Order: sequence, then structure tokens, then C-alpha cells
Amino acid sequence: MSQTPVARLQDVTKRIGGRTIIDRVSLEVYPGEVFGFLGPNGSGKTTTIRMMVGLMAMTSGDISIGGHSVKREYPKAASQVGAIVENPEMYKYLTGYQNLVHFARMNPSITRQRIDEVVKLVGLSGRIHDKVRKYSLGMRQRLGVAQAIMHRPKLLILDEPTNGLDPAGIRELRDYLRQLAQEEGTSVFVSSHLLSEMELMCDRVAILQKGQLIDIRSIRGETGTAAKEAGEALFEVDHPDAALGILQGQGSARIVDGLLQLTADRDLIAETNKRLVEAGIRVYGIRAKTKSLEDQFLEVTGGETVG
Ligand SMILES: Nc1ncnc2c1ncn2[C@@H]1O[C@H](COP(=O)(O)OP(=O)(O)OP(=O)(O)O)[C@@H](O)[C@H]1O
Repeated sequence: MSQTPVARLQDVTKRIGGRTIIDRVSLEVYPGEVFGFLGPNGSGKTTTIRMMVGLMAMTSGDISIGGHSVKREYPKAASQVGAIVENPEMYKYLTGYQNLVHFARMNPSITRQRIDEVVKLVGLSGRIHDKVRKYSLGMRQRLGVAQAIMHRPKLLILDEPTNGLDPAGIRELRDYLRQLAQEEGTSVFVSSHLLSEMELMCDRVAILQKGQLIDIRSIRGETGTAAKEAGEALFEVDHPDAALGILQGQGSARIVDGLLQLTADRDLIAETNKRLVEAGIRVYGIRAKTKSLEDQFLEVTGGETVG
């Protein structure tokens, strides 16, 4: 994508007590996309998010939000983020609306009209004047999201928002996150340890394993099936070394057992083939070893059922 990213993580690393918890994680989140951060428990999702919102310092690397470095321009970066990292603090004896008015006081730019708008967006209009103590978990969470987006952040970060929600609650969450992305152009960064939920909610998913990012994938459609997209493509060519030279800059290209191997989706396979042929390389065969997101996630989790 050629758009300017809303969030950019560059080689983000966190070491605690000599242990590397997050290891050179790099990724970009684009305007209006719902980006999933998928990994088994303990893989480092929360730690990464804590660094993104400035709750924890990085050991090295950098994160920018809306073009502002979290390290060097924290107030500017923070103003572009809305997040629910731990359970949102809400006053249970107040109504949902009173809670929002209370939080809006801290930011004079938030008007009553804006409050009404976010209430509608998260689907709480009918119950916003009920006391929060009467709310279900899903409703409390929606109120938390309403609070987090009142100041029109470019990026909304949600850490494991589906925890404890029933399937209907998850579907609702998916619907209003999508709406948020579409109507307000807000990008959403959402973590989960459940692949099935990520497939329902996200445009792209990054898989984190033991603090390392092992893949970033697009998800096509909302049918619950992961696109069999990027994978290893093997090119059988007459001069592998020359072919590798031609593909300089195509990050993943390497030679394996005399074959030119690279990570590519269908378009990139076609494009690579064209480049090679045009450069005078003879291509005898192309094999694509695509792995579904599910295959890959099962490898990461060792086939264990997580949940
Ligand atoms: N302050 C800390 N000191 C030492 N180790 C930590 C600290 N914070 C996190 N860790 C370790 O870092 C690893 C990643 O933790 P993290 O909570 O980020 O994972 P997670 O993917 O969010 O998992 P979960 O879904 O279980 O919260 C874990 O092994 C955890 O024990």
C-alpha cells in the first residue's frame, strides 16, 4: 500500500531482565483498516500495545502514530490514539451518558453532538441513560469504545476486546468496528488469541509468536475463511544467482536447493516471473506453497486449542 500509515512500528524491541519479550517487531497500520494482532497467550501482544500507548518504554526501535514518534513527541502521538488496554474505568452508579459527559470534560473540543454521535456509532442509543451497573459486559465495552473515540483519534487500540463476549457480542463488536473504520476513517488495532475472531473482524492480521512477528496477511471477505494468499513461491530458473541479482530489493528472495525462493502472493508471483523473463532468465517452472492463515497459526500454537 502506498498510503501513509497511521501507525508504524519499526524494529520495536523490549528486553526485561535480560529476556527479549518483543524482538524487532515492524508493522504498519493504514487509514481505515481493522488490523488484527494475533498471538497465543504470552506471545507479547499486551507488551507491544503498552509500548504503543506509551505505558511502557521501548528498549530499542520506534513507534510513530499519525507521523509522531511515541518516544520524541509523546503528547502529539498520544492525542491521535484512543485505547482500551485494561478494563475501562467507568462509574457504575452513573449512566452511560453521564460517564461520557464526565470524560468529555477533560477535552473541551468534545461537544454534546459528538457524544451523541459516538453513542449511536457503538449502538448504545437505546440504553445510554441506564446506569452502567445494569450494563452487560458487551455494553460496558461499547461504552469504553465510545469514550476512547470521542476525541476522533486516528487509531483505536483494543487489547483482547472479545474476552468474555458471547458470539452475538463478538458480531456486534465486529459491526461497529467496521462502521468506525468506514464512517470515521479510524484505523483499529485489535489483539486476540483467537484466529476465528480475527478472521471475522480484520482486514489484515499479523501473527506474533514469542515476541517475533512471523507473518502479516490480508483477509479477504467476511466469510470466516482465511485467504490462501502469500506463501513460499519456488522458481526453477536457468541461472538462480543471476535471477537473485535481478530481484535485489525484493526482501525475501533467496536460493534454496538451487531454486529461487521468495514469499509472494499471486500478483507478486506473476510480477516476478515477468521481471525475470524480461531480464533474459529462462523460467522452467513455478510452484507456490501457500499456507492458510489457519495452518500457520496452528504451527505457532503447536496445534493446541487456545481459548
Ligand atoms: N513486566 C514484566 N516483567 C517480566 N516479564 C514480563 C513483563 N511483562 C510481560 N512479561 C512477559 O512477557 C511475555 C509477553 O507477555 P504479554 O502479556 O505481552 O503477552 P500477551 O501476548 O499479551 O499474552 P496474554 O494474552 O496472556 O496477555 C510473557 O512471557 C510475560 O511473562
